[in-house]
Amino acid sequence: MSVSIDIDHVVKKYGSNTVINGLSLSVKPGEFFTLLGPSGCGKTTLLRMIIGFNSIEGGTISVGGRVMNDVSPDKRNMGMVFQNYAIFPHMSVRDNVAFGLRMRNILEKDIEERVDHMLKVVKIDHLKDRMPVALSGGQQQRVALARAIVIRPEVLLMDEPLSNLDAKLRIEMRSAIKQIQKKVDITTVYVTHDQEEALAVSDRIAVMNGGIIQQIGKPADIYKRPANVFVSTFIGLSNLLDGRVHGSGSSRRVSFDGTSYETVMDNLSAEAKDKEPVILSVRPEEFDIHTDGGTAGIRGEIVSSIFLGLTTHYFIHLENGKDIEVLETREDHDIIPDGSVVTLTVKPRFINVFHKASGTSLIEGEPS
Ligand SMILES: Nc1ncnc2c1ncn2[C@@H]1O[C@H](COP(=O)(O)OP(=O)(O)OP(=O)(O)O)[C@@H](O)[C@H]1O
Repeated sequence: MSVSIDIDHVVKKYGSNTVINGLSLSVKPGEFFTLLGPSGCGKTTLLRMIIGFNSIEGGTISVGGRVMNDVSPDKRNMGMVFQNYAIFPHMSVRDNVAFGLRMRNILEKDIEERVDHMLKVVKIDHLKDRMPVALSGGQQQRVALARAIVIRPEVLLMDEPLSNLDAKLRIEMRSAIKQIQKKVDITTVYVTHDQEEALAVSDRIAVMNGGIIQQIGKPADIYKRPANVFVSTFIGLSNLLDGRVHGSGSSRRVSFDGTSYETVMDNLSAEAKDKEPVILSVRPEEFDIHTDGGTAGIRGEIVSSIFLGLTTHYFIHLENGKDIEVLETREDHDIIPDGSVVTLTVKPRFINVFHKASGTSLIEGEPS
């Protein structure tokens, strides 16, 4: 039975410096939950509060309904995987994985069974007699993962576990980690500053900045409907353009400043008032490029392009003086030459609209 984690208005102070001030979130049983944010935003601090390496200056952290604030780390029944593997260099793979079980005085026969099973789960059973020095980074991280899970913790915590691996191995290991987590069904909190990694592994993501949660949601929902300008630019690429709301009620439109292009939006919140200045955010892959000269849209000139195989990445200078990036997939793979004058359109559902002053989203409803 997996458990939930409930973080309720927690406060973390280092001396007089408050780095987390009243943060709340809940992780569902069995969920793969990621804390994502730039360096220094408080991800590691929060993770260390969950496992008990950091004190808590306010609020509560509960696991399976039990308040953990004053429970020592060794009594919390949590496993942790660190960035630097932290496996014992003088012990074989098998002994590293068995370590936590021996500490718990489990029968040697049962230890052997559980270690063998766990090494199969993380797919390194053929390496059980090797010493860590003879393992690759990815293999060492599998040992660390096996060692964390073999004790059957209620909660698995991972702090940037892939950052010491090269790019190819990182991609391979992130799908391995996700598969293993689903197989063992342990509530997991994962810390990363890599947005692509977070999108790839998580059931849900909490995007943090400055100790504050900016948005919690499923990867696709956060990508499609960022809650504010910070999330929009931190996750994936976004073109931000100034714009304005026109009209009222159900017939509201947004226009792009310095262009004659406007589009009807049926999902604006009540706060999007007539003539309200806004920030419009459009993903590079959501613009459509037209070369026929007759389509109404935002005019621009292709400055340069990079052919990426599946897509072509265009740098476009718009009529309003802004520069944007557009990713386009053409069936015929014809690249539009530099210097071409094009018009751009975007389907209303792909436009995100943010309040100019606060940066918060003015879109209502679920992402489609
Ligand atoms: N032991 C400490 N004493 C004092 N301040 C600390 C301590 N640990 C972290 N901080 C501060 O708390 C803030 C959050 O740090 P934290 O390490 O949690 O961020 P992070 O999001 O995990 O960043 P990174 O990805 O760089 O590890 C930072 O401003 C950091 O300088």
